[in-house]
Amino acid sequence: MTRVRLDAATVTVPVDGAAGHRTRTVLGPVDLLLTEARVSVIGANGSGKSTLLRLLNGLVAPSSGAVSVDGLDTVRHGARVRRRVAFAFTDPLSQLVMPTGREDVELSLRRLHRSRAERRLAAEAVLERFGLSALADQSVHDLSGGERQLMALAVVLAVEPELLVLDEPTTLLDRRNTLRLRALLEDLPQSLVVATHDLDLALHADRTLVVDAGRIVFDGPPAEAVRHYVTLADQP
Ligand SMILES: Nc1ncnc2c1ncn2[C@@H]1O[C@H](COP(=O)(O)OP(=O)(O)OP(=O)(O)O)[C@@H](O)[C@H]1O
Repeated sequence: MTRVRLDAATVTVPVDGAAGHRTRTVLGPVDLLLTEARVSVIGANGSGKSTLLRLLNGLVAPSSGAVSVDGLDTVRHGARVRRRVAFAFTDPLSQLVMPTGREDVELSLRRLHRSRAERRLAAEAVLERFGLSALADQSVHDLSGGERQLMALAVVLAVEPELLVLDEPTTLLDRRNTLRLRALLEDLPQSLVVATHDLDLALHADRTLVVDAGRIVFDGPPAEAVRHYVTLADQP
């Protein structure tokens, strides 16, 4: 399993319009060691979940402290970390860069398969696994939101990363596709970190982190974490 480590990792951002160089801490400091196969992250809007996730593959660099994946520092070894850690954005159009899903999946398979024929076969297998073959040659802009979200996940999963970081993967999915995605994630051999507002999905984990105002306020069994979050969220 992948070993993710955060040492006093803090993320600060500039405060807009402020005179001088004022900053706001949006996450941390966070100390964390993740070795479980399935980790879910829950918390209110703006609590810092995406920021935490983005630290894991170096999309965001810690302003202080350090983050490493299997001993590789996400800043110093960014490219190597990103080959291990795939990131799926909430907005699928941040992921889909080619005109069609098939081209996107083939593009992401370029490093794994040198030959075009192999790439085509591998892409078709991935698309079939997601039930997306029939939509693969349609413009990604003509897909429904949910279809696009599934397509973006297919693109990310195609390369079989060691750690998969998913930022709210079910926001656009209907119940059927949510259940399908959940089953698919359960069967994956890779380690998974998922931020979600879908508390059922959050329960399908070995460990759950609750983030509140940039801090991890609970870290433990999913059912307890969900209870903790619900209590927090219900407070006036
Ligand atoms: N680059 C940035 N510049 C300014 N503010 C930022 C930046 N990145 C994050 N923030 C702020 O940090 C806070 C945490 O954002 P983050 O996206 O991590 O929240 P979240 O828990 O994922 O929220 P949501 O559930 O709404 O997606 C927010 O207040 C956000 O506006």
